[in-house]
Amino acid sequence: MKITQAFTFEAAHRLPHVPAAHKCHRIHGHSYRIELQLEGEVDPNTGFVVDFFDVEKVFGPVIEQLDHHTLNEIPGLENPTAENIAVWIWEQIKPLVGRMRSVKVFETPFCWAEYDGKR
Ligand SMILES: Nc1nc2c(c(=O)[nH]1)N=C([C@H](O)[C@H](O)COP(=O)(O)OP(=O)(O)OP(=O)(O)O)CN2
Ligand SMILES: [Zn+2]
Repeated sequence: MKITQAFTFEAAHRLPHVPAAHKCHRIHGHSYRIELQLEGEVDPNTGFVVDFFDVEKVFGPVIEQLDHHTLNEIPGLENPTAENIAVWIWEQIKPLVGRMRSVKVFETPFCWAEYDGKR
């Protein structure tokens, strides 16, 4: 069984490795959406794969590090592409990794990166 929990945050960033003429070289903001997908057996007693509240307990402090921050200033996110944010989040949520299947990072409703632990 797979379950997915979504989170949102607002943040600024710039992409330092694109050409200076690329618009994303300049600082700008996104309303990011994160989707965490977990997989496992349904506990016959609780009816849960993982309690969404427990996911929130692990992921809440991670979102706090990102929300209303300039992502480039966060160690490990000096080049904050959607791809790199997805890997960074994966590495932050080690307590859930046994059940984690993928992290999706949406920069817009139409553009996202998905990481499943494999490059
Ligand atoms: N593979 C990737 N390509 C790009 C990334 C990325 O993370 N991975 N990021 C960007 C920029 O962050 C850019 O801000 C993305 O915004 P964009 O898709 O252009 O969204 P807009 O809302 O600005 O789109 P408009 O069409 O201009 O409204 C670029 N590429
Ligand atoms: Zn951007």
